[in-house]
Amino acid sequence: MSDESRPSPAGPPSAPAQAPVAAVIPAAGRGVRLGPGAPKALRALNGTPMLIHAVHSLAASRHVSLVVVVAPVDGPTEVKSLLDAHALPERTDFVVVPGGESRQESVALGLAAVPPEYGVVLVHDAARPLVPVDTVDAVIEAVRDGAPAVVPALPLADTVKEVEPATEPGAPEPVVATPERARLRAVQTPQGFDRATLVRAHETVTEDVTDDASMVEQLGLPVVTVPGHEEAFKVTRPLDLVLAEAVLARRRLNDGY
Ligand SMILES: Nc1ccn([C@@H]2O[C@H](COP(=O)(O)OP(=O)(O)OP(=O)(O)O)[C@@H](O)[C@H]2O)c(=O)n1
Ligand SMILES: C[C@](O)(CO)[C@H](O)COP(=O)(O)O
Repeated sequence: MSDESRPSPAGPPSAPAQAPVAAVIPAAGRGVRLGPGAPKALRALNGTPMLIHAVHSLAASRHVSLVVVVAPVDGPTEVKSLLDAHALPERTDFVVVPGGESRQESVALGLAAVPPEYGVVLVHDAARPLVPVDTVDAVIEAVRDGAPAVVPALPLADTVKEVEPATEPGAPEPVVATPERARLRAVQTPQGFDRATLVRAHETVTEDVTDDASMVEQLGLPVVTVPGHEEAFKVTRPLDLVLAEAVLARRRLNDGY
């Protein structure tokens, strides 16, 4: 039996083994935690906008044939010009749509621009510009192998405390619990999904969440991890820019990237 004609089991939906892959890149955030300046995705890393690094990282996978960039609401024209100005793989199609008020809304708007033939959809933060292609491919492989939702994840270095959040910034916060660190993971992007599962998650979950996989969890469907990568970190605060430029400098030394 060919992979394509694999029977659909009674369990959660799964993408056909050779399903085409689209990537949605939400890039419509302001980057408030990074400090004043242009929208975060448009700020430069080593002279190139963060978004362009992120697009290159996803399009580096030979499996990704469509990239949908979700631009700042007033920025689609600028983003289209940026994509035109940079050499990108010819085997990949690029679409730009305007974003929304929240990450969740921006992802939903990007997902709506993915044609139905794409059975696998990746969602990748523009703010994680340096994710290695091996991580992208590991996520794709796990979805094509039948997982409805896949997240790259890393063990934590710090011990984590659950607290009663303070009402004023800087006030002491009572510690409520110390979850067992060995069972915790920090999750990254790209998160990968069987397309129908992701569409259903966005249609069903209305509460504000911080990642797409948690919406699938709310549907009661399984979410699995694959190993994440240190270089897939999220550029959130100013020090992250320093780290990102250092990673790029090391890559230039090692392989001329
Ligand atoms: N309305 C929004 C908010 C966020 N994002 C995107 O979601 C990703 C992860 O969000 P985050 O790192 O929190 O970015 P910002 O929202 O820009 O950061 P901040 O919270 O510091 O403003 C980023 O690529 C960001 O551009 C988006 O597309 N639309
Ligand atoms: C999706 C995410 O990158 C997974 O770690 C993260 O939840 C995004 O959070 P943010 O606060 O919107 O950056």
